[in-house]
Amino acid sequence: MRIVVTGREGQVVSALRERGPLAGVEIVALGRPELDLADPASVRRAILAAEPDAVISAAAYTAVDKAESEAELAHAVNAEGPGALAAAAAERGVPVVHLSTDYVFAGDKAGPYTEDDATGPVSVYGRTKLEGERRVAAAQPDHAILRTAWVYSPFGANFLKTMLRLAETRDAVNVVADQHGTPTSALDIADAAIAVARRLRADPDPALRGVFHLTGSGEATWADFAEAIFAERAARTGRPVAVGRIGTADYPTPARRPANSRLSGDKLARVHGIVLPDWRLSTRAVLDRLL
Ligand SMILES: NC(=O)C1=CN([C@@H]2O[C@H](COP(=O)(O)OP(=O)(O)OC[C@H]3O[C@@H](n4cnc5c(N)ncnc54)[C@H](OP(=O)(O)O)[C@@H]3O)[C@@H](O)[C@H]2O)C=CC1
Ligand SMILES: Cc1cn([C@H]2C[C@H](O)[C@@H](COP(=O)(O)OP(=O)(O)O[C@H]3O[C@@H](C)C(=O)[C@@H](O)[C@H]3O)O2)c(=O)[nH]c1=O
Ligand SMILES: [Mg+2]
Repeated sequence: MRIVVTGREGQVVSALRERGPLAGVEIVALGRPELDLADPASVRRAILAAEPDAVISAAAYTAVDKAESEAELAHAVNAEGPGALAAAAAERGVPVVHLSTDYVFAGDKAGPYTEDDATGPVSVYGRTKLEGERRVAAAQPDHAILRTAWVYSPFGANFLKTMLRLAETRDAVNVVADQHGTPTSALDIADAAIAVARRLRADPDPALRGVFHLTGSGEATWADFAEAIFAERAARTGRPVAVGRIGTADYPTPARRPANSRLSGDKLARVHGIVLPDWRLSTRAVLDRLL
């Protein structure tokens, strides 16, 4: 099976390039300039030329704070581009697995969000990703939208790598302790996305389609995540770094972020039989590679 993935150097596309061959699938990564999500004609052209059996839509405008002042570009890349991608997949008759985010939610719910909960993004990034979900679903019924969160990996830019960089020059870092969610390894996402793409390709059952939540098991705050990273680092280097647990109000950013980003994985477990490892285990696996 030949899976076309959007993007070249992003975390999830990089993880797919690594994990695809291990799962016996060919991964073809398509990015700029041939496939530019901000240029819908290039999207259709590139997808049809690549002759995929399935498409994984992994590329996005992911700079959450910058999106607040680049709403037009974020909308083109996160909403219009995926819509054009899904239309091209429909034209070719192949399924789309589209990655989305916890930031489609407002974050004011008490427990984990389910797929039936009302969305209510509080940032430009979240709004454009939600519109992307809608456009993918409208253009290609043969789809799975996988909402993930707090992605980290050995690849690209992410919070874990930022913490390792800060640890080189500091013995303490302040991190917000009142945003709750679950860190998710891009390598785990890649395995799950391949499994879902295979399943959609093989089985037309409508119950396999729609929106699914896909995060690591367990939960954390960003401060918990930082503490786990620094503990693993200290175990390997003997050099501790302290986390100052601060509130969101003490870390002002252009974009608002949900206070509760926890996503229930029950539907994905029930329908697709997929449960990701505990975030602490996958964090350790990524740090084993980086340190
Ligand atoms: N990062 C996170 O914490 C989270 C991410 N997600 C979602 O998961 C998916 C994967 O994210 P992740 O791998 O972390 O993203 P990254 O930020 O690591 O990578 C973004 C990718 O998008 C590509 N891209 C950006 N703009 C365009 C464009 N105009 N045309 C074509 N490609 C473009 C980049 O291309 P290039 O390789 O050329 O730079 C890159 O490959 C995204 O849909 C994201 O919204 C969901 C929750 C959390
Ligand atoms: C670097 C840093 C961040 N923070 C805070 C800011 C923020 O609330 C939180 C995480 O910061 P980041 O900028 O890494 O996270 P952010 O860019 O908001 O990450 C999000 O990216 C998009 C693409 C998603 O889809 C989300 O699921 C989520 O992963 O930690 C600190 O408190 N101290 C620090 O030193
Ligand atoms: Mg960021």
